[in-house]
This record gives sequence, structure tokens and C-alpha cells, in this order.
Amino acid sequence: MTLTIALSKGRIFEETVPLLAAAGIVPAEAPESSRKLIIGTNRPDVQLVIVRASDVPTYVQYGAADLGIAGRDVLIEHGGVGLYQPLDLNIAKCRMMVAVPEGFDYEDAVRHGARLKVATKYPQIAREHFAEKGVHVDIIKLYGSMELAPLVGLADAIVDLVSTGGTLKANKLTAVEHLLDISSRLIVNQAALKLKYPTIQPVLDAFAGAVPA
Ligand SMILES: Nc1ncnc2c1ncn2[C@@H]1O[C@H](COP(=O)(O)OP(=O)(O)OP(=O)(O)O)[C@@H](O)[C@H]1O
Ligand SMILES: O=P(O)(O)OC[C@H]1O[C@H](OP(=O)(O)OP(=O)(O)O)[C@H](O)[C@@H]1O
Repeated sequence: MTLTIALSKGRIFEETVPLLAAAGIVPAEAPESSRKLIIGTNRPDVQLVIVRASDVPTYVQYGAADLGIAGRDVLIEHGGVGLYQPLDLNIAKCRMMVAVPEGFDYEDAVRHGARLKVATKYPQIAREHFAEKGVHVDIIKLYGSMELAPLVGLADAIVDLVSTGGTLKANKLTAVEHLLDISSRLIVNQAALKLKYPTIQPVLDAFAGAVPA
């Protein structure tokens, strides 16, 4: 029985390589330098499928992949249906923040009941946050480069991921609220966990033992 693991290119793949190694799995090639979407490994019974970060939960939900690694941001937006989430891998760590242009008095706007235009790739997380605060917002869904939106008048604020703060700084934005701490989690298709338990459990154990501090 083949074990299929869904991963995204970039930081998740890079930070997953040591975890795979702990489970005795070595990718046959690097996705960055290959156009292949199915990548073999040193183990004939394990293959990797390379998908968009936000598509990882969907592949695992429907059983097209048995395991996957996805950010908490992506998992909240997906909803987590059909997924078992046994392990926080403590990789791809960042924070979900509200940010506004430097000089914009966000607290004052909120206090005065202003209606804010908020650009984000994370409409569920943003909607819930502002609903809890009782702030009226118009959510504008974007797929990337959120930091641009306030600079060109598309939005008053953004909800986005911040790590070093370099992107905010380069675009003269400042973080005004911290919504969530984000890291990536191992996700498992619930049916696959039962059917492929003897193959999956050792991988889960190896990952658990290799989680970075
Ligand atoms: N600057 C960052 N530092 C650390 N982790 C991050 C950072 N940005 C995003 N992440 C985390 O890594 C995950 C994957 O991000 P990545 O940039 O590889 O994909 P993406 O471009 O956001 O996804 P998609 O391809 O679906 O647009 C995110 O879901 C998030 O959990
Ligand atoms: O605080 P920093 O260290 O600057 O990181 C924050 C940036 O990282 C993420 O983008 P990413 O690098 O994933 O680019 P992408 O959205 O174009 O994939 C996020 O959307 C921010 O733009």
C-alpha cells in the first residue's frame, strides 16, 4: 500500500525535509528544481505530491493524499472537515496580525465605529476577529501581496502573516493587533489512518520525535 504525503513547495517543504529524514524518507528530487508533481522517495511505498499550500487540506480530506502538512492559517480557513490533526510540527512559525499604514490611528477609528475595508487572504479568520470586536468591516479577498492594498487605496487595513516584520516595514505598514500564533501541523485522512495504520503510525511517531523546539 502506497503512502502519499501532500506538501507545498518553499518553506513547508524545506522545513519538512528533516522530519521526513527522521522517518527514513528521503525525497528523490527537490520540487523547486523539478516540474514533477509526484515525487518519489527512497522508500518504494512512500510518494510526495506537490500542491499549493492552501490545497493541502483538500487533497487529504478527500483521501488523494494520506498525510499532509499545512499551516494553522490554512487549516482554519479550510474548516478541518475529515482531517485528523495529531501533531503541531512547530515549523513555518509566524503570527496572524492586523496591520495598517504607519500614521493611521486604528484604535481611534475602531473607537469611533468606523467601517473599515480589510484586505486579506484569510476571510474567515478576519471576519470572526472583527465580529468578536464588534467592528464593521468590508472584507476584500486577495490571493497574495496584501501589503499593497492599503498603499493604493484598496483597503484601510490588512489581515496577514508576519514573521520578521520586514515586509510590513518595507511597505510602511505597522502591526496593530495580534490574532493568532501560526505554525504548521501534520494532517491525516481519517479513513487512511485506520486502513494504513501500520504504515502511518511509525511516520507519526518519527515526526513527533523530530519536532523542532
Ligand atoms: N513569512 C512567513 N514565515 C513563516 N511562516 C510563514 C510565512 N508566511 C507563511 N507562512 C506559513 O507557511 C505556510 C505556507 O506559506 P507559503 O508562502 O509557502 O504558501 P502561500 O504562498 O501562502 O500559499 P499559496 O500557494 O496557497 O498561495 C502558510 O500557510 C503559513 O502557515
Ligand atoms: O514578516 P516577514 O518575514 O516579512 O514575512 C511576512 C510575509 O511572508 C508571507 O508572504 P510569503 O513570503 O509567503 O510570500 P507570498 O505570499 O507571495 O507567498 C506573508 O504573506 C507576508 O507577506
